[in-house]
Amino acid sequence: MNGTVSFGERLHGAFAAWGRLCVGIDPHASLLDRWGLDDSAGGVREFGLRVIDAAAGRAGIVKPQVAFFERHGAAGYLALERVLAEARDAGLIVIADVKRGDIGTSVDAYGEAWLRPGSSLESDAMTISAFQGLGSIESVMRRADGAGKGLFVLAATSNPEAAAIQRAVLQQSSREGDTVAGAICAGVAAWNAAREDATDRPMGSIGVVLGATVDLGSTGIDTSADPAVPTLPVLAPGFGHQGADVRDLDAIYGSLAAGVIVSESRSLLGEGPDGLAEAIVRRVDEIGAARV
Ligand SMILES: O=C(O)c1cc(=O)[nH]c(=O)n1[C@@H]1O[C@H](COP(=O)(O)O)[C@@H](O)[C@H]1O
Repeated sequence: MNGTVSFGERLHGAFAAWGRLCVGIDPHASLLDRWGLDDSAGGVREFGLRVIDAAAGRAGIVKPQVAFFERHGAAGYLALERVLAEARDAGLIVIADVKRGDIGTSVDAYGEAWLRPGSSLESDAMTISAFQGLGSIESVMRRADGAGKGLFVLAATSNPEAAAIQRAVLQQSSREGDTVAGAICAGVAAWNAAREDATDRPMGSIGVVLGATVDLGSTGIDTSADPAVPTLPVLAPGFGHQGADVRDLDAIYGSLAAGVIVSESRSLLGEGPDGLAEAIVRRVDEIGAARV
């Protein structure tokens, strides 16, 4: 690691300091309207900056949903660059929700865009798709480890349409018989475990996305198995607006609970600019109280 603090260590520190809430930055058109902002590049920038103001010092992690900025083309990207930089300057861990995936050489260029120190889009971690094979994202996993960055690999996503593909069973693989979701989780945990000093690390730097709305057992993910070493980070959308309740966190994630990041967007953002800070504090407390 050349002395670089790993993403997993930083995430672990953020959990200890701020709890495990991740505040989504999702400037939906309806929310912009409600916040009194234009649906324009200027509007999404202002929205993002206000969320950062409310989150800084109250939560440790934010997740800008890049799609809502991308709607405004190049100007939207400029707005996003400012939001990413301000969030990182405020000491927040920034997960760019980009969900990129492709053949290895192309996906590595995505990694360069979002994870290279000094890039105008530099973030602390990004969401990524391995549905072209875990091998297709290997160079980005290596890039993330080398730069103190993180990844969240889609495994069992919160949307109901995903179930058929993500529960499909692998053939012609060393993980033959595993589901797609199960193989991704196992592959990512194995990657973290194979890093140098892995057993001394509190948390891995490569994580998975497991929606809180999903019955994980039916996806082939064993939530009663011994916890991975190091702890597997789990980005967990689906709480709040999509229906899952943070009080059920341990019941949903079982032995994976230690790595869970509770990610909520509309349920918090819907409180409006004046109520957001208070809503964040309340949710951080609720999550803390829910954990055993
Ligand atoms: O990667 C994600 O964050 C993600 C994965 C997933 O399985 N489901 C999911 O909803 N998300 C994202 O999480 C956010 C959920 O927003 P709310 O439903 O408003 O809390 C959106 O930005 C989604 O794009």
